[in-house]
Amino acid sequence: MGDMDKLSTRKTVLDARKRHGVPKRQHPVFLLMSTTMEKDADGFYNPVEPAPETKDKPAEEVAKDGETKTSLDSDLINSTFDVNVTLADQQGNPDSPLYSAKTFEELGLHADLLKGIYDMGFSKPSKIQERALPLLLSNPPTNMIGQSQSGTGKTAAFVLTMLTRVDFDLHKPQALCLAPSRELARQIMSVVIQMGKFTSVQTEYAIKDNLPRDATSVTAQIIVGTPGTMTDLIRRKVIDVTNIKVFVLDEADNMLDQDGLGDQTLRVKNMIPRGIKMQIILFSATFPDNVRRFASKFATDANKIELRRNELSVSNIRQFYMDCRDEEHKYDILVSLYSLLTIGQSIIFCKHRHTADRISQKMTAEGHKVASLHGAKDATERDSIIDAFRQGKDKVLITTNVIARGIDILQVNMVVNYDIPLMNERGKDSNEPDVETYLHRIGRTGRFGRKGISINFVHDQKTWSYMNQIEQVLGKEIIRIETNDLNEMEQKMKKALK
Ligand SMILES: Nc1ncnc2c1ncn2[C@@H]1O[C@H](COP(=O)(O)OP(=O)(O)OP(=O)(O)O)[C@@H](O)[C@H]1O
Repeated sequence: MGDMDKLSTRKTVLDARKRHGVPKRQHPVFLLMSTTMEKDADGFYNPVEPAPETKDKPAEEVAKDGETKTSLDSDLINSTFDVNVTLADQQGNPDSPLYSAKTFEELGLHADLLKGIYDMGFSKPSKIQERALPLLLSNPPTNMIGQSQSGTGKTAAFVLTMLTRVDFDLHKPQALCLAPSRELARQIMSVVIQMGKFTSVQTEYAIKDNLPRDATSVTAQIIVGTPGTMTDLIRRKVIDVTNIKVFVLDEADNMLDQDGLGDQTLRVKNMIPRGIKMQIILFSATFPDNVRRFASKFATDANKIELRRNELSVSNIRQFYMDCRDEEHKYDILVSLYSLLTIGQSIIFCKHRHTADRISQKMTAEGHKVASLHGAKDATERDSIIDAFRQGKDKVLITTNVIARGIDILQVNMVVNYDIPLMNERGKDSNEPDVETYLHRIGRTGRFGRKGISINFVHDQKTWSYMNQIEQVLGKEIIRIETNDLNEMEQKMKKALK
């Protein structure tokens, strides 16, 4: 497709979007749980009697993110380019998802947890924290399905709930938290440890190769892990689940996806005795409609905090695309971007593990310093790669969807979609772009209001149309950057990061 054709297709799409607008999401319907339960085909326990009452609570909605800009100096960046990392102070802007009218004190948290929060440098809750925490901490405990944009502080909301609910004098597992990758489980654990620093909480991992093989029983109160290993440890009675009070799914839409981790997650839930009253907490930046239905069955009678479709992406992430000639040209462009990729830190997302390895080997051979991470590497190697990247020892990480979700590294100011994510890569029977994965990928930058940029590589009509579909769904313009004008490219990017 020629450039002019593309431009006109693009204009038509933009005009169409403007004409039709973006549909609003319907308010959810809530069912009260009955006491007599029966297992259904999906593996859920449902009321045998018709639900006694249907209530229609309006969904809480998190307002659109704002545009307030505050630049702070940062020593994270050591660059030949004149670009600052801009740390957000959007917490004063009522339109921002980081804004809150309340203080942490008003949210009813224990003094030891307040100390932990302030020790982490948080001064005010974000919007999701302000809204979710009073609901999460109220008694009797109520389930929660919570949605808020990437990088807006969902982790603190569920970690504080786990730390509030567990009894530190009881040396038994009381809170289970599941995440889709070992990298994310390790990150969540570091938040539990930091926030619980002034408590006597004990923690344990349920991730591959982390427990001694002969471990008999875990005495820690909070267990964080991935569903396969969690299932294994519960089955082997290493983890006793008879005292569980809180069950958290981070990246819940992914954890409940029936073409993905859904079965394993459900298995964990069904291993917890039914008589036990536990609070189920589901958080994610995305909840596609088909998963939402499943989520409401998984976490019955939940309080819900939802976003509208046009609120899903944060505007501090500027989205670009580059029109490459073919696959080989994509590689050349990536290499030509290297100096920009290392202004801060960057994550390059590819479709296949072998592409990630191939690019990283080729770039390394050409004298660039890059690392690659994917699920085929063993546990120890994965840990050391992500740790080195977190510490800033590596500045460019080439990877797959394995770290598309949740990973929080503040210095990442650029994300490249070397390949646009597609639904069929997630086991779906569909040749459509995967908008959820796209949102999570670009959300690895622009954390908590910082500036970030994402660049999509398109190289043929198909990839071009995938990108257009994503643009339409999200209602945010993806801006073209010339591939043959390095100067313009630099200017545009530097401007976006300022
Ligand atoms: N109240 C706060 N004040 C300052 N920083 C905060 C606050 N809450 C969270 N943060 C920081 O914001 C960053 C993003 O938070 P977090 O990782 O919980 O986002 P998230 O909403 O879970 O994102 P994702 O959807 O990508 O998983 C973290 O570095 C975290 O320490």
